[in-house]
Amino acid sequence: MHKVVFVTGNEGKFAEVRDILKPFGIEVIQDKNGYPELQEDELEPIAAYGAQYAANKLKMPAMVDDSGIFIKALNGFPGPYSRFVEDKLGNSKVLKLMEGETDRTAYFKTVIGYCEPGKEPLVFPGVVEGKIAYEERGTGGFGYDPIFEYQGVTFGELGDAEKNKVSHRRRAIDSFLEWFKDKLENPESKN
Ligand SMILES: O=c1nc[nH]c2c1ncn2[C@H]1C[C@H](O)[C@@H](COP(=O)(O)OP(=O)(O)OP(=O)(O)O)O1
Ligand SMILES: [Mg+2]
Repeated sequence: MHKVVFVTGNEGKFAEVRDILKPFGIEVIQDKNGYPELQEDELEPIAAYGAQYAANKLKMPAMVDDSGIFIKALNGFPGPYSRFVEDKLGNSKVLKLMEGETDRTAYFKTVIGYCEPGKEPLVFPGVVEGKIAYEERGTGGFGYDPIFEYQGVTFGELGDAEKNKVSHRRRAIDSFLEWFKDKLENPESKN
């Protein structure tokens, strides 16, 4: 059984990553001590910096997940500021910003950052495209899930297992796994 430390304070993210990696024989251990989150326009540098910081602090391989929802009619807002906007506005006020907007196109993106002590960080992005609903629907998931529609159903209406089959986070973890499995099979090869 391989173990990976996942630095996050978000229980929803932790549960999803744990469930996605379990069938691959990877046990995920949550570290809630956080990491400095850079203010950047993109998620990649935030995840890279966080993973490198955590790996060097913990002196073991570390994973982080930086995510956001990017709404086309709002020029990609809130994007990397999704946490702040969830805290300050919440889904109902985001829906207010979207009043009168007929283009509901949006995407969720996760960037998994992974780093080993003394090494360069790696980033693994995953995206799922969907639409901003006209009202909150469903009580599953967390965060923006009730307002994000994927093929007509919100992530809040999908069960956890169904969300984990198609989500941005699933796609990012799949990309991480492609690299990680190769590394397990060829332990001598560098990064
Ligand atoms: O699958 C998702 N479904 C719905 N909402 C989501 C999802 N994934 C992230 N989100 C929300 C949570 C937070 O408001 C923001 C990401 O902010 P982000 O800094 O990456 O996460 P966070 O502060 O909650 O946890 P932490 O930094 O400790 O990992 O987007
Ligand atoms: Mg955060």
